[in-house]
Amino acid sequence: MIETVVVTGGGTGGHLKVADAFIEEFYNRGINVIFIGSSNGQDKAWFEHDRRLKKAIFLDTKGVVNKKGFAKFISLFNIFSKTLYCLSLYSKYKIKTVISVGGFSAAAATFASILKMNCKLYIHEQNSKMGKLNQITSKFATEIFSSFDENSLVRDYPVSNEFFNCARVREKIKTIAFFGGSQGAICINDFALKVAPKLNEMGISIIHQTGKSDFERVKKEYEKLNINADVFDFSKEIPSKMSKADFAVSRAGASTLWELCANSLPTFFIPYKHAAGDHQYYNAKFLKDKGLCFLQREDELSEEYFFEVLKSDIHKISIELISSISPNAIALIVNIILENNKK
Ligand SMILES: CC(=O)N[C@H]1[C@@H](OP(=O)(O)OP(=O)(O)OC[C@H]2O[C@@H](n3ccc(=O)[nH]c3=O)[C@H](O)[C@@H]2O)O[C@H](CO)[C@@H](O)[C@@H]1O
Repeated sequence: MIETVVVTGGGTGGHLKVADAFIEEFYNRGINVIFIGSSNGQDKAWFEHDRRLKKAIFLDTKGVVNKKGFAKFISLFNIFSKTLYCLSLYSKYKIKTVISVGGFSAAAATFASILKMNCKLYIHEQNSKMGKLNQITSKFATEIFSSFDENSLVRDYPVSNEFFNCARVREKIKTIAFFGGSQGAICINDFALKVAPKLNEMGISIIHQTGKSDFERVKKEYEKLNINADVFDFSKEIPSKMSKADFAVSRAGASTLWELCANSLPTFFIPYKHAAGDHQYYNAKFLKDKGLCFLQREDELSEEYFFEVLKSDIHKISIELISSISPNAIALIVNIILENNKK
């Protein structure tokens, strides 16, 4: 029987959402969880005061991928020393199971799981292209779970039940929601403001998540346009915002993408072009190849194409999205982990 497991990773909402799903599932099964993240990024905001956790540890770690020369050396040395710290923690709490959801926050805790005897590493890779850390550490993993990988034992993405519970089949576009991912997207904000007057003329209402940094500007622009849109920077009520919409325009971060599928909400994706390995484009392309979404790159973005898309058969796509994802992925993944650990 597992006593305490470690869940590690974070940096952005996409990773943290999956970490949260693991924490919830282990907590509900009476298994203790230690979360190891970074003091840089959004990890603290999500889990610092989380009462489901036995312990939440935030290490002062930063990404190494875009660093050069001495800065890279310092970052690597820092990860090395934090790895030693994690090793001592694993001995203290007799850790035999580490689950990594990726991102730079996961580096030290993941390396420690590889170095420790009798410790199993499990990876949840959210994206269609593997992140740098997972490329290195996946060779040592007992199991890798990914919705984009046909070899994964569980193909469904861990989406909260709320998105399934408020799903509905869309018929006609009366409301459009714009989603920029956990941090918002200026490109999507600007595009929304460009198309808003015509949507308004067409009698289509607007829901718009802007991200913190661009909220004031976008809100003022809607006021200038005299459009009464539901504008917010970040909300805990994304399921209800999605369920009110009949169509979405969104970045293609993995969590958001599968939440939109779970909600049966037809979407026009505009991927973040600087995502590692262009993974957001390939996340959306995975659905596009099945005829389940619309996709245009940021640099090719055209209002003309967007308004053409709005004339499509969204009813058909919405129905087909129902079978694109099933609930309970996290329970299945945790079952596999627990079964494995009996061996
Ligand atoms: C810029 C960047 O590198 N983004 C990456 C990041 O995306 P990002 O952090 O944007 O993550 P996702 O789009 O995958 O998920 C965002 C999560 O935040 C939630 N949410 C969002 C807005 C809001 O107001 N309230 C709210 O709760 C969403 O419902 C979702 O669960 O991690 C994803 C998963 O690894 C990657 O696919 C993305 O490429």
